[in-house]
Amino acid sequence: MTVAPQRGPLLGCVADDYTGGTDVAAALRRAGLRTALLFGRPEADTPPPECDAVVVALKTRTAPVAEAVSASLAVREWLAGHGVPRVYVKYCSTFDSTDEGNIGPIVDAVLDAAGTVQTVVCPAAPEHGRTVYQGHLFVGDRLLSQSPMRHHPLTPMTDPDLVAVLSRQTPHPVGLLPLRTVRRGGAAVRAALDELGRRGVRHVVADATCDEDLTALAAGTAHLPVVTGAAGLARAVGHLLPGAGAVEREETPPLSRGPGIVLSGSCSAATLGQVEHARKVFPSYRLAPDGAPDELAAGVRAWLDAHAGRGPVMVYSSAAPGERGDARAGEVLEQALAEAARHAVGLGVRRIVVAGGETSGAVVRGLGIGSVIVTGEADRGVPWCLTTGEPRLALLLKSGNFGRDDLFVRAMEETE
Ligand SMILES: Nc1ncnc2c1ncn2[C@@H]1O[C@H](COP(=O)(O)OP(=O)(O)O)[C@@H](O)[C@H]1O
Ligand SMILES: O=C(O)[C@@H](O)C(=O)COP(=O)(O)O
Repeated sequence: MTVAPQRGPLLGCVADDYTGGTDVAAALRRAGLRTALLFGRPEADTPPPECDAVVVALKTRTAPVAEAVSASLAVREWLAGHGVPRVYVKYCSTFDSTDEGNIGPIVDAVLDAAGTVQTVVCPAAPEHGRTVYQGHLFVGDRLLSQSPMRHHPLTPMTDPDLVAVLSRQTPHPVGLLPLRTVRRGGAAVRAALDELGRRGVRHVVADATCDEDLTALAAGTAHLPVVTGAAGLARAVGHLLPGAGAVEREETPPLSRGPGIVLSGSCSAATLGQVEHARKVFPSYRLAPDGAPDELAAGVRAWLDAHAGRGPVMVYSSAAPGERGDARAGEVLEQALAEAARHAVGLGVRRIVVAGGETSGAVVRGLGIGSVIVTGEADRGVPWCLTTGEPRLALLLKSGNFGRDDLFVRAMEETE
């Protein structure tokens, strides 16, 4: 009898937040790859799960630069140590970052560690309305700087020019690969990258306004050991990998049933609509942005004791710009939502929807979840995940700006 040789993942992805991790894992799964999603950096000697692509979600988007770099490097080293040949650095499709980083410093460190000198930078995700043209990032028909992202509580994005934004985050040259070159296909992309490389350009911001552009970019960057972008380019890269298509033939396990909760700390425009919609349907509890940590935790526990475990419930701190607390409030609210999650699970809750990347990081860490199986998407970029440890939980980690208005209500119904 011949035994098929075990093949490790061909692509390793390091995502800078937890919803970014679920988004990119969903994209790779849609490319037909068996995809594993891990939260937090794995132990050096833990081998990757058997899969075609492995995603490691970190909470580095707003961490201090040195911490973000060292966590990302540890993942790169883990991937290289286990023979994973290519790395995809996943950041937000709205390029969430500040002048200090963390996109530039993370990408620079990963390039150095991989011993390579050039990469492509493309946050385009056309299915979510994120497109890049002349190096400028658009959200729908608005420049990034005119979109609600200009009011983000942690990473307000006020400059849509990605070459300029990234140039403030790296000491290395940043250049542009214009759409007219991308439209000439993979070979032209490759030739242009080589020419930019000869001129010392390390970070190549690439235009892309549709999936075909991302396909050309994936083809023209297939020689690069490190590629960076959001889920859009990741899917195109995934489609070109050997294993693509396998997942269509795989059965995914059923989701856990049982009582559900929505935990929302995202202040993004889409989430605010979803919270408003769900508030009319579920019993809901609002966390005050100026509450003291102990009082917030005690208040939410008492409310959950009275309401959780029967029908779906929601706990939220999401608020429009004028109604929010300061940056310190964000940290406190994340912890209050993590405490709500722990308490709810103790009360028997088994289905958890979390809105917001930072918030998801706090909740997943609070619950001590290390890895999940990625299953079908409730909305584009928002897959249901099943925890691998006990108790088995169905988790839906939602990126702030993703999902239709009724997502929370539908998500609670879907697994009832
Ligand atoms: N009412 C509020 N006042 C101030 N900060 C808040 C409030 N509600 C949530 N936050 C914080 O804002 C941040 C939102 O980030 P995140 O969870 O990534 O979602 P999104 O990026 O979609 O807004 C979190 O740190 C969260 O705790
Ligand atoms: O790329 C994207 O837009 C998402 O995957 C993402 O990272 C969103 O982050 P949050 O809005 O903080 O959830």
